[in-house]
Amino acid sequence: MTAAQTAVSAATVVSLPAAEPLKAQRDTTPLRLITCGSVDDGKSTLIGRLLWDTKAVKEDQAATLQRDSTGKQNDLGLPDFALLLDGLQAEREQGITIDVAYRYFSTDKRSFIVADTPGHEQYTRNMATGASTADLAILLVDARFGILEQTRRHATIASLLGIKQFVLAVNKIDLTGYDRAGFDKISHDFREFALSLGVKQITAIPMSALKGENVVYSGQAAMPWYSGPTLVETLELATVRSSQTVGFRLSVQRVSRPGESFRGYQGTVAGGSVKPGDSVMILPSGMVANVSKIVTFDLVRNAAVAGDAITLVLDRQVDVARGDMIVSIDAQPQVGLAFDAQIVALQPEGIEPGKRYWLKSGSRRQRVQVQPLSQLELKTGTWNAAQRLYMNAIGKVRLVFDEAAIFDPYEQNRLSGSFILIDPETNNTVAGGMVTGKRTELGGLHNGEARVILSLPADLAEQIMASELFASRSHEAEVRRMTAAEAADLWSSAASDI
Ligand SMILES: Nc1nc2c(ncn2[C@@H]2O[C@H](COP(=O)(O)OP(=O)(O)OP(=O)(O)O)[C@@H](O)[C@H]2O)c(=O)[nH]1
Repeated sequence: MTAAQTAVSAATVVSLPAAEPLKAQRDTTPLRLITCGSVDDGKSTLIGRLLWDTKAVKEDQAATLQRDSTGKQNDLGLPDFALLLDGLQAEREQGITIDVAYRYFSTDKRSFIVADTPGHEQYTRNMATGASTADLAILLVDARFGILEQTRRHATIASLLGIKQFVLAVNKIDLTGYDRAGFDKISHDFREFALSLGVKQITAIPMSALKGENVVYSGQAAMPWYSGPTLVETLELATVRSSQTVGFRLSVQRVSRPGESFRGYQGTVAGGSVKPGDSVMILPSGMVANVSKIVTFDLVRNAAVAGDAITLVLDRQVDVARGDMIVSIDAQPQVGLAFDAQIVALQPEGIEPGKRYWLKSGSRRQRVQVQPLSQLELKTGTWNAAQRLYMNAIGKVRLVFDEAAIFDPYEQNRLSGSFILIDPETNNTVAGGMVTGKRTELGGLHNGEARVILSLPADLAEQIMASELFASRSHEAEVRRMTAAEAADLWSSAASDI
């Protein structure tokens, strides 16, 4: 399970249709999408339409939909597709989408996972949760109103989170009489803005989610002037962003000591891969050891890759505590007392300069002082000097720690490069952020903490990346499946080995 999946507590899932044999050309890596837009732009209707037209809706759900829609049909007599997504009771009661929910659907060519994220400003946080694993963002706008400030905010956050492919869904085009000039203006405005963010892959599609035009089926009959792809055709051609990362990372969640002599370090691999015999370093202490075993619940493995929950056994006694990070020696994260980052402020009180917050990244939690440097002006795309960041502001900040902190730049590793800030007085999550990778101060490390930090030349990093890719191909990771009794035997022999 990925961090994003764990973070989303109230995920509601619509089941996949019955498995069909994979077609030869089918891409088996699911494409992860987020949808964002303002209230009532039609996100729920669009996702409902996608599920309906790709036949991801089971018969019983379809019958329920028909029944629930009775009496509240729209003018067209179509079922209310948004009802398909009302997995959460609160959503029904309040009539708004309040949490992130994941849906699954597929076509002959590919499968998709879509995070249904809310449009309200105060839910930017959920938007960020959904975006962090996404390959592509669908930004919805109402054809009657065009690009709003919130469209710009969502597009900016999505681009900060590393999403490089955008679909601008110009929805409710039926309500403008399929006005081509209106569509052209909205897509021109958006393209200019997205280019200023550095996003080059932008597909603008005029659509009616309600009537199913240009979603899965063509809208040619109503819009003969549009000859571009439908939404689903665009999604089928999009690229999945690589989750391969340079360097093994395990953020220690628990130290397991079932007996006097056995110690295992448990956590989920947050990057790279590891195998027995590998040399690893424990951070922040800088101690070095070799991996002797990788154990999971009922398996002993000869390798583990990002996403695997494992217990790592080392070949010698070293001091490892919860929150420490075990990393590969040849591709280490950055360790330092000050980092540059970009954050999104999530609470009305904003971010106060000089105030001390808790910073949580992986299982590590430490005190930090946040110095706001600048804030993004959404209308112009410029960064203006700022001393304080208010709710929903996107800002550049400097993080200053009392004790050494450990990060990868977000663009190299989304897990070890991201964090949240917690107000120690209220326990509220006040910001989500990404480390931009510049360690701003090398000095200031306490005596004895100074160590050489490897920063890899690009060609070496590429070589390591290539070997990681190779090693993480699943068919090469030989996995021995065992019975519980065998596992217990092995566990006790592992314990007696050290
Ligand atoms: N005419 C027309 N109406 C649409 C279209 N798409 C959605 N609607 C209507 O717009 C209203 C809002 O749609 P929703 O799908 O609930 O909007 P949402 O963006 O999910 O709204 P929240 O969940 O509150 O954020 C509903 O009444 C839909 O029937 C469309 O393409 N054309």
